[in-house]
Amino acid sequence: MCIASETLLYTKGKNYTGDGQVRNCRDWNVLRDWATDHSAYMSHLTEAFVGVCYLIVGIYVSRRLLAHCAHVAAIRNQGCLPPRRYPHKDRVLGLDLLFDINKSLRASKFLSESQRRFLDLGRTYQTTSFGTAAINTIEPKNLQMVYSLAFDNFGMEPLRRNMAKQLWGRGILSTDGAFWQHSRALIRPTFNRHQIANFDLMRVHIDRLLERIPQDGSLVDLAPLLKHYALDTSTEFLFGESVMSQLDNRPDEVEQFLKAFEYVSANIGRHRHMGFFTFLSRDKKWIEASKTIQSYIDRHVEKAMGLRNLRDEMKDEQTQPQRYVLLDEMAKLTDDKLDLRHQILHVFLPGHESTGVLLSAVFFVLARESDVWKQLRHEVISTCSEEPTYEDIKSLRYLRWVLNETFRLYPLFATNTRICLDDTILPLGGGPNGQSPIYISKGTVIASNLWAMHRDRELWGEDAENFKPERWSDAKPTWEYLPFNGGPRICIAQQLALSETGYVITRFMQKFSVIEDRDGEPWQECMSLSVRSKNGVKVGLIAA
Ligand code: HEM
Repeated sequence: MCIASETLLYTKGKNYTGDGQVRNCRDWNVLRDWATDHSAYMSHLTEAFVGVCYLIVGIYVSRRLLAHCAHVAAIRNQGCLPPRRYPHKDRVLGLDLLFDINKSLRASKFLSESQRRFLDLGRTYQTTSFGTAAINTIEPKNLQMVYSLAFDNFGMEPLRRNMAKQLWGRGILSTDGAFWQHSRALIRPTFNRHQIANFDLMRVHIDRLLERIPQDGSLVDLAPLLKHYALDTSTEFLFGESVMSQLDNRPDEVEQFLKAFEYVSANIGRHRHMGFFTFLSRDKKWIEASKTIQSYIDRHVEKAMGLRNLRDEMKDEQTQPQRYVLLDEMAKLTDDKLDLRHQILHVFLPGHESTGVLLSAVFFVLARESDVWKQLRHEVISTCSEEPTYEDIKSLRYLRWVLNETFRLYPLFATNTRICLDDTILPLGGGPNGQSPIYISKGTVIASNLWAMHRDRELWGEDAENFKPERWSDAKPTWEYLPFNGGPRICIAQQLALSETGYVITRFMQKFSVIEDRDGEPWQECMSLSVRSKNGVKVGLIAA
């Protein structure tokens, strides 16, 4: 029996406990005093606890009320109207759409299905994803608001935190605010004019790539070759040591690293679509692959630290200018090895293959558009010196149009997400015609879709689905064209990527006079780290 019920029996005048045992009177007095004090103390404590609970509930309710009033006032003052809603069967969690998305991903129809939803529901519509509201929008003015005008109100850290934990920690791609600024400042010097204009580093790798391509028109899949070329150049630039993936005999450590990266790249799309719920995915292979990648990077971090210390010691004796290596430059700015590992991974992830994927898309199209190939080749041959320079590449107007048009139809990062960090208004998407502003409350996910926006007929004309470089002679798009995104988080390597791809295409044009399609199939999507052709790039090339 508990003390409280004993006390109750005693105070009722019964000098025995509930189980019938008589107690010593002195003990009872002590017990009574203690119980009286204790119950008073307990009742104060309970009152305080209840008070705190009321306070918390009060704060919560008044905050909700204030938010609601702000919402109502915004709706009244700014004319906000709700956006169209996706007709969910599961209106609470939205699992029906998530299942459909998963199915379309497996059938390589994710992009066309997502485009169809915009055609059916308009440029902005609301869905539910695991119970969270999501605004899907391809409205240029909305994207300008999210990525630029109201930049601080939209972040990505809460969405990417879980996914990042296992593999890449904190860095430029997974953080917001001060940490993101620190990360961007750390790598910005890499992408200065001098680095962008320097093709020396790529030359040996592009020579090797060109040697691997048959010159007699026999079938070759360019996709894996371009991927390995990009990997070789990016590792040289980032770590100061190329993985030499274009060579047949690679060391075991490199082989394992490449396999691990292959797995992570192939599965990152799935992890990304799970958003907050990535922790539900117990993918042991992913965890193993992450460890392999980390230990490979750590070896380079150690090397960069050692080199930095050595250079510090030999400061006065050093006369030779050093080759620029991103990791070495970063090691000058921090002593934190884990920070270095994370920061370099955050550049490696978007940088290791994107130029290869972009080049694959360009050659996929050129093999099917013989007139474009001829015109481009004419421009290259008549403009460029034998060893093309940065200035040569910059002057190629038609090349720029071809690249722009490839980015428009085959954006590498076709979808993007942000989460609303503070209640905001987006200018368009509300009401039956989608022309009213919409109120976005904190926690809402904003999902943009470049595939659908870059093919929107109202924005790009009736021939929006056709590959037509000439449209760039007078097109000056702003927020309806975002292959590198826009605003403060625009791709930091945009100019580097453009000059590198320009250089590789120019070298191809100089070496080969004809390209022929050896596939015959239309483009099919493969959603990996970036969007690419599922069937590769099967072509035949004939030497000039
Ligand atoms: C052909 C090429 C490329 C395309 C189309 C591209 C596109 C993009 C896009 C759309 C973003 C914004 C991502 C977001 O908002 O979540 C981005 C960010 C970024 N890209 Fe690129 N990229 C390319 C090449 C590269 C290369 C070669 C590197 C590195 C060597 C690189 C490094 C980065 C980094 C570090 C960011 C994060 C910027 C930030 O959040 O402040 N990219 N890129």
